[in-house]
Amino acid sequence: MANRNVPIPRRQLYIGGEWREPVKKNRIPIINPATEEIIGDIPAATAEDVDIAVEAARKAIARDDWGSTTGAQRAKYLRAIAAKVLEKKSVLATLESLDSGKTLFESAADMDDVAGCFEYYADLAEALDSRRKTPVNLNSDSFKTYVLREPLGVVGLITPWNYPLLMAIWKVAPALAAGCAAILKPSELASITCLELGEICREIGLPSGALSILTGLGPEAGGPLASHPHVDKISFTGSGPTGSKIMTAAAQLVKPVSLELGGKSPIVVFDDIDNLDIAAEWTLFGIFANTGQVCSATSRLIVQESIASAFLDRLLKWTKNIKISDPLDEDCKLGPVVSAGQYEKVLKFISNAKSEGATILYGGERPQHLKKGYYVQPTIITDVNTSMEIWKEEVFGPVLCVKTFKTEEEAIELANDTK
Ligand SMILES: NC(=O)c1ccc[n+]([C@@H]2O[C@H](COP(=O)([O-])OP(=O)(O)OC[C@H]3O[C@@H](n4cnc5c(N)ncnc54)[C@H](O)[C@@H]3O)[C@@H](O)[C@H]2O)c1
Ligand SMILES: NCCCC=O
Ligand code: NA
Repeated sequence: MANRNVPIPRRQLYIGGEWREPVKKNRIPIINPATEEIIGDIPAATAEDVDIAVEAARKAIARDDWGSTTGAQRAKYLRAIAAKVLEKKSVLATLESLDSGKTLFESAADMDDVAGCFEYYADLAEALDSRRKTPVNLNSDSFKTYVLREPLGVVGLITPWNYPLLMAIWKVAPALAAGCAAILKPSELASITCLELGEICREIGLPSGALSILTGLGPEAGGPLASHPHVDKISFTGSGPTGSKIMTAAAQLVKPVSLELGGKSPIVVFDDIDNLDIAAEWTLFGIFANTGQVCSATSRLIVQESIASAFLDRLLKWTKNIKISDPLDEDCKLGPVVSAGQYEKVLKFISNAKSEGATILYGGERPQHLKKGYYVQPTIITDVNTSMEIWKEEVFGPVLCVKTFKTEEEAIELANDTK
């Protein structure tokens, strides 16, 4: 049974190895999407704080205790962080669920993944040492030639709310393994566990400035990070429109960017399937896990015409049995979406689909038994055509749209019909 009373730590920005109040002293409320209640607040960084964090990061790479470390030395820090995450797993998972609405089961799995990711990059950091100076044979006695592998410098990491800590450490762990100094800007909708990562770094004695954590709003904290002249690279995960803004800001300085953006992925079910139940299970997992808030969610089901009716019957039977409840309930299978804004957005997609002539086969509304919280029923939409918004746009919620096909060629064409 989860402890619903886990206290929400009141943190400041984590800069240069210590907690630091934002220059403008502003804070942003933390909202629990299951109850709509304010459960705490996070510091709101602005350009002034970004400047301080960048300076701390530049100092870190110039200092021996970070800038001159070997991969093996950095691996020790990564492994210490992994161990702390596992030690605090239960509290971290609860905080993640309270903040984002993920089921406790999924949050706990995320924490295992977080620890595993730090271990994975610890291995790579150790392996880096022997590859650091790789000789290149030029068939010349006059020159000795090497490939030197060096950290890029200061990297800005801007991340989304759907896997708050996991998406952040997919960037933090490789950056630290490589010997960069990183500045993380998590999503303002779910930042608690990222701030707790700051506390873990403090506890294990990560050299100051190797990682700073700036919570805050996108344009106010993420914007100045993306356009900062002394940030050498930006790595971003989030929506396409924000990715485009970040790429534009970085382009002004010819700064490299990595962008991991949204999706509208297909799942294709052919009539030669052995076991319809297993296909149904994967289809539901693909769209309803994490309440559909997954970049790789299989939000378009493309099913062969001859089995469509039997397959939809199976999906319906199972969908009706999905337990929708507070994410901290032990057997909860579907929690709320992350925020009021996301809730409105998902319901609008559903009503637009209806207006465009699609059929809401199941769901489409707030579950009757839950009066509070940003809950949306698991929803299946049929009679969809390829010009409809619901076919083309990422909903990022528990909404599956369905089309049928006759031939394999047609299935492939439909599957690839996505930007
Ligand atoms: N490809 C992947 O691996 C992956 C993984 C998870 C989520 N996603 C995508 O993320 C999206 C959902 O996440 P989201 O709603 O948090 O995305 P978002 O684009 O709204 O926000 C992502 C981050 O960007 C920041 N941001 C917003 N405006 C900014 C600006 N002008 N300058 C700098 N930073 C800014 C936000 O504060 C947040 O930290 C979905 O589209 C989803 O598919 C992709
Ligand atoms: N399992 C993590 C998937 C990341 C995309 O949203
Ligand atoms: Na929240």
